Amino acid sequence: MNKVEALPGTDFCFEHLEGALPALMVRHPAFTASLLLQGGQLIRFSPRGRSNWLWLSDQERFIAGKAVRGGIPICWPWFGAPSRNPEAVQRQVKVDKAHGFARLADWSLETVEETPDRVRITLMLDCTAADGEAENWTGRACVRVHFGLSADALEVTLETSNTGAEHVWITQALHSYFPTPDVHRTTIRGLDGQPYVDALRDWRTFEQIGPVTFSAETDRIYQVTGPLQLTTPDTQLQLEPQGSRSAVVWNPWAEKSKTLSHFSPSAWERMFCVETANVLEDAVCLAPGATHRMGLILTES
Ligand SMILES: O=P(O)(O)OC[C@H]1O[C@H](O)[C@H](O)[C@@H](O)[C@@H]1O
Repeated sequence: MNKVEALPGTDFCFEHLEGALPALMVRHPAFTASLLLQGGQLIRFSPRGRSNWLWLSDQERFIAGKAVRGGIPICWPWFGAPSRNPEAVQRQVKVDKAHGFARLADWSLETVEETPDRVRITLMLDCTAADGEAENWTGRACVRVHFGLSADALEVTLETSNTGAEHVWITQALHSYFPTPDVHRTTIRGLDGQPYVDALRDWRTFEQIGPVTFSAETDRIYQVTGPLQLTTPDTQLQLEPQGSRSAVVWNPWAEKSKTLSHFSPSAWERMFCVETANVLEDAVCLAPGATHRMGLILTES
């Protein structure tokens, strides 16, 4: 499919980015968006007159089979190192790779729906037969990602259906990268008083006091109960999680940056991640036939 039917004023087309990855480009009167079929990864959402709400590495070359640094990578059906997952999740994982296999898989475009104000796009990855994934994972599931794009909101929902005969356990994240002109002057509000596990301090639990700020490498899993306000020197976004009680806050800072793929040595100063997740005790158990939805709504505030 090279062309999707569109209302007047809107254009959907497939383009091959630099390293040959196919992307669905959406040019709507109210916004533009770019969505990679590899990983079901949204890499650009710009309401009209605004820059990209998502950070994307200027070192990215869009190579098939390589994780793309920026936008919203989908970590599924496990998050992080398998060994850091609950036992029930670990039992299904057969490889020692971080963040699952969905971010490198080729998702298929299932539907595109358009109204004058809104575009809704659904991509699907079917691991029911699991032929391709049997070497990675023992689960049987179908996962869809729904994107709702409009002039003033970005909605992303990750929907997992257990299509097998056994229970399926997953951890997952919408690993959102955000831009900032200066990470030192960037704050996350909405986590005051919340417990967090610090992956850089022996995975011990601490309590957040006040807004989250960045002054060193940061890799924390917060318990979340409501919306978060992401404030940079030039934007304020509200991130409302749905079906998620955990959020990962990450910035690699200078040293770790040197070990990252597709990441310039100073990029850590201009990005931060707030990942809408189900991890640790917030892992999801799906009985046969059950469906779980986790998502986010991003608006300017
Ligand atoms: O380099 P990646 O595999 O994309 O992972 C990037 C980061 O993802 C999450 O934020 C994890 O909590 C970090 O520990 C990890 O470094």
